Amino acid sequence: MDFLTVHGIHHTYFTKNSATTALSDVSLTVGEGEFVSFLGPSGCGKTTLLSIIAGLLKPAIGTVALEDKKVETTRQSIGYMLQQDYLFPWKTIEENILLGLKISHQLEPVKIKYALNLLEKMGLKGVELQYPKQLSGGMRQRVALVRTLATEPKLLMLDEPFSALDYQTKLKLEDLVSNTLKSFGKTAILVTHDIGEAIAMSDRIFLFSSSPGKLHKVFTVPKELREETPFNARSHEVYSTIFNSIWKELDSLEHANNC
Ligand SMILES: Nc1ncnc2c1ncn2[C@@H]1O[C@H](COP(=O)(O)OP(=O)(O)OP(=O)(O)O)[C@@H](O)[C@H]1O
Repeated sequence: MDFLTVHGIHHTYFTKNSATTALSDVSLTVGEGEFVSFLGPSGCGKTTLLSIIAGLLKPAIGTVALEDKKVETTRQSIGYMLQQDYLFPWKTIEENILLGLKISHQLEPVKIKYALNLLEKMGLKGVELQYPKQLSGGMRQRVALVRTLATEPKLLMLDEPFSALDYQTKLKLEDLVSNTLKSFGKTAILVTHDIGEAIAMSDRIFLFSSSPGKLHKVFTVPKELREETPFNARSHEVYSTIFNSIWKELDSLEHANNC
């Protein structure tokens, strides 16, 4: 059984004067514990597909199932990490990380302990009573990840979570997020524009073409790279081979769009 099944998705946005087909006949599956990336030119429908998988947007045609159940019934099993951390500035770090549990009426001692342990695992012990403005951008993103993981979601959606960070922080956070998700055996989907990031973090990469958004090609990241941390994967000898293959494919897609 596949963990996530996306079947025959077609979606068109209608505005007053126009209709834009964002996705056409997209089908894919993701296995339990797998880390996949959605990569492709701007406007190829990555965010639309993420919203559909999350059950936030109903597709015109097609179905999404998580563990064989339609996503409308499984929304609570999905966690998000976004480009912005969306921490509440007037709440302490502890209040922020416990917010998801509070909203879902799960504020039990064992779950609180789990969240505080996660904070420690992320190297953030001691910041519990501080406020978001007292932390750096990288620390805030780590807090956002703790808040997401605290509710123990089955599927994580990572929508360009590192794109607002400086390069060094981004590399460090890629390692931390990857190690944490692997250690918990979490299934994750990363949306990114960064080919290197997709290769370094993923088991498989779904490459989309645009106008309308279609699944163009699926790349399986070589085992040698998957066994490395994202940082070390970038300097592995096979890294440049897969990077060049994806780069060429992306370049041909952009060329086809411009002709
Ligand atoms: N709410 C909306 N109303 C109308 N058109 C939309 C809407 N949201 C997205 N679109 C259009 O649908 C297409 C796919 O958009 P989407 O944001 O899913 O792509 P994307 O691959 O995530 O883009 P980017 O990489 O730039 O974030 C684009 O042509 C976009 O202009």
